[in-house]
Parts: sequence; structure tokens; C-alpha cells
Amino acid sequence: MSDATGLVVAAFGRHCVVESPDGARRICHPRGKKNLPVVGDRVLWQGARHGDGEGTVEKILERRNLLYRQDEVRSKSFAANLDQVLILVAAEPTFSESLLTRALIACEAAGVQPVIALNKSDLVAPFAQAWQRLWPYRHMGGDGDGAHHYQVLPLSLTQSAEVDRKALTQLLHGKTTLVLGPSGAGKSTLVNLLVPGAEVLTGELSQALGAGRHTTTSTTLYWLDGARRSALIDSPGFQSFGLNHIAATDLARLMPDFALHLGGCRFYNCTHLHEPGCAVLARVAEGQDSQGISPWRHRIYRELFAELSAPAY
Ligand SMILES: Nc1nc2c(ncn2[C@@H]2O[C@H](COP(=O)(O)OP(=O)(O)OP(=O)(O)O)[C@@H](O)[C@H]2O)c(=O)[nH]1
Ligand SMILES: [Zn+2]
Repeated sequence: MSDATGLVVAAFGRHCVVESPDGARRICHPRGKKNLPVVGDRVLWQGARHGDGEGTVEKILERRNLLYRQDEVRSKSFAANLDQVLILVAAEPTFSESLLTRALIACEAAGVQPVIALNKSDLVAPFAQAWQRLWPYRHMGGDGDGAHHYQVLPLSLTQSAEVDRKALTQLLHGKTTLVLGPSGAGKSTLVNLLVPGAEVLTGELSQALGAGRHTTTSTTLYWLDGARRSALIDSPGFQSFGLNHIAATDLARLMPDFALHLGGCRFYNCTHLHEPGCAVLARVAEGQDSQGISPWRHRIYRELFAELSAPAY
């Protein structure tokens, strides 16, 4: 029997669900222990000989990109072959700027475009404050054409559902988008708004996969259109976001507000922590300057630099 192609649309531990081009789905198991398939992977698979309807993933086709985090002890892949990542935070609970920055750096390192959404604009005062905290992200890398800033989308998923659905549908059109966000920001609300019946679908998948198996975490791909061109990938929340796969000396290049000034330091191997003649340090200041670097961002950089320079043990 020759191998067929398919797309991984769900992953639960070591098992995954592979969708064929005709839309049929089946549970598949990876061949080896290494190189587990992740959601978004294009794979070659084969049906089992004994005909229980399940299959085996024979090969993972070359990935365009892979977004993952690398904590001290383990690596956690989010998904592969992404066009963009939607990072959903909210006015409340207050989001961690460090986690946001880490997610953005991981996106830059993977070569995937991040978009930030700030939910709960109906909570007027906390929203205004959060929107202000996001000022550097809305302007970093300079203003004007070709500037490398991040799109920041205000949302109120429960109060202006229809308006938000339109904006999001446009943003996600024709793309494969991973949604990341801390618990409580409104990720389930967003998925259910865009994919009516998502909960039922996930329930069915978990049940099919869960029979006699331990299923805890899951990542699921949902199609947003009948033509199956726009996809939304939902993955479990996270409390930490390790970047141990990134070298400390690469951090500045992956932070657009720092990257803007990299040619200007006196020393070619400047760490932008303490050196005289550092063009990055010269731009660290309070206030609204699209060429500037907020003290918060520099503090996060300093922490990350220390974390990634520490010897592994
Ligand atoms: N005020 C307000 N509340 C919202 C909005 N969107 C979601 N919520 C509420 O925020 C809470 C968290 O929303 P969820 O969608 O469950 O968030 P989640 O990110 O999936 O959180 P977990 O399930 O913990 O991962 C719920 O009580 C929602 O009703 C919004 O636009 N405004
Ligand atoms: Zn420097």
C-alpha cells in the first residue's frame, strides 16, 4: 500500500488525527519516538493492516516553520506551517509583558508574523491602561511604511461579537493562524465565536482518541470556511514560555525596537547591557517615541539575556 498525504488537525500526546484531502479523518500513531507530528504538519500516512480504521504516520513532510518553546527540561511544539500567530491578551486579568515579549520573540525566531489582540475593551478603565502598556508594541520599529511594528487589534468578544467576528474573519482569511493567550483572556470565547460547535467537535475528537487512553492537553485545528483555506489552531494555555532554543546574543535582533539600532553600537559584539557607546542603551527612555525603547522592554531583555546566558545544568 502506498502512503497517502494528510494534514495533522489534532494532537493528543503521542496520537494525532490526520485529515485526508477529501476531508476524512483518522487517528494515527507516529512510527518512532522521536520527531512527533504536530498540528499543521503535512504527513505521509498508511492505514493499519488489521483494519481498525487507525493509521501510522510514516513521514513528516518538510516544515515551513515550527513554533515552539523550550523550557529548561522540555521542548513544547505549538504547531507547524503557520502563516501567523494571534496573541490574545485582555484588559483583565492583567497580562504579563514578559510572557508577551517571549511569545513575540519565539514568533520572530520561527519567522511567523505575530498579531496582538487586546480583548475586553468594554472594561473601560483597565482597557485604557492596557492599551497604553501596549504603546511600544503598536509603534516599535519606527512609524510609516515598512516599519516593523505589530498590529494590535482591540476586541470586546462578548460585547461586540459581530463587529469582532468580521474583523477577525478578515484577519484570518486564507491563512493558518495559531491562537496563543494566557488563561482568562477569552480564547475559548474567540474560538467559539469563529467556529460554532468547536466545543462539540473537540469533545468528539477527545472521545475518539481518549478511549482507554489518558488525554490531557490537546491542540486542535478548525477550518473557518467550507473551502478549507482558513484555519484556526487552538492550543492549551501556558504559564511559562522558555526560550532556551534562542541564543542570548540573538535576542536584540529578534526585538524590533532593539533591532532598529543594532548598527550603531561602538562595539560589534555589544550586549546592550552596559557598554559605552551603545546605541540601544542610548534610546532607552520613558515616553512615546517610536524610535525609542521602553525601560520595561529593556528590563525584560536584561532578564532574558541573563536567563539564556546561564550555563545549562
Ligand atoms: N467583560 C468581558 N468579558 C469577556 C470578554 N470576552 C470574554 N470575557 C469573559 O472572560 C472570561 C474568560 O473567557 P474565556 O473565553 O473562558 O477565556 P480563556 O482564555 O479561554 O480562559 P481559560 O478557559 O481559562 O483558558 C469569561 O468569563 C468570559 O465571559 C469581553 O470582551 N469582555
Ligand atoms: Zn549596544
